[in-house]
Amino acid sequence: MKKVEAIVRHFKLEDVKNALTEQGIDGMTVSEVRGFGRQKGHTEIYRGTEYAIDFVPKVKIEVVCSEDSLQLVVDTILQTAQTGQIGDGKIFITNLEDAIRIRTGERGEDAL
Ligand SMILES: Nc1ncnc2c1ncn2[C@@H]1O[C@H](COP(=O)(O)OP(=O)(O)OP(=O)(O)O)[C@@H](O)[C@H]1O
Ligand SMILES: [Mg+2]
Repeated sequence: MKKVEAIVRHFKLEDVKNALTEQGIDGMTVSEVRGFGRQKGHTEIYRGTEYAIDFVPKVKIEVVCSEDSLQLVVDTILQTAQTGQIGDGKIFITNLEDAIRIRTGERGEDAL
C-alpha cells in the first residue's frame, strides 16, 4: 500500500475529493495545514489576500491506496489541483506498512 499526501489550494479541495471518489477511492483524511515552498519570504495570494507571511494556509489530503491504484490517484490529483500558478502545492508518496479497520479487524487492502 501507498500513502499519498497532497498539499493543495483550499478552493481545489471539492474538485479533488469528487474526482477521487469517482475513481473509486472510498476514504481520505483532510486537514488544514500551513507551510511554505521555494518562494519562502515572497508573497502569495490566498482567498484574495496577499500573504507575506512565512506560512501559507493550504489543505492536506491524505489517501491510502493500493500500489495498483497509485498512478490513478496521483494523476487524478494532478489533473484537478493544477492551475499552473505558483503555489499549486505538492504530492508526497510513502510506503504504508499496514491498515486496520477497527470495526472488523480487517487488515491491509481489505481495510481500505
Ligand atoms: N519540501 C517540502 N517539504 C514539506 N512540505 C513542503 C515542501 N515543499 C512544499 N511543501 C508544502 O507544500 C505547500 C505548497 O508548496 P508550493 O506549491 O509553494 O511548492 P513550490 O516548490 O514552491 O512550488 P511552486 O514554485 O509551484 O510554488 C507549502 O506551503 C508547504 O506546505
Ligand atoms: Mg511555492
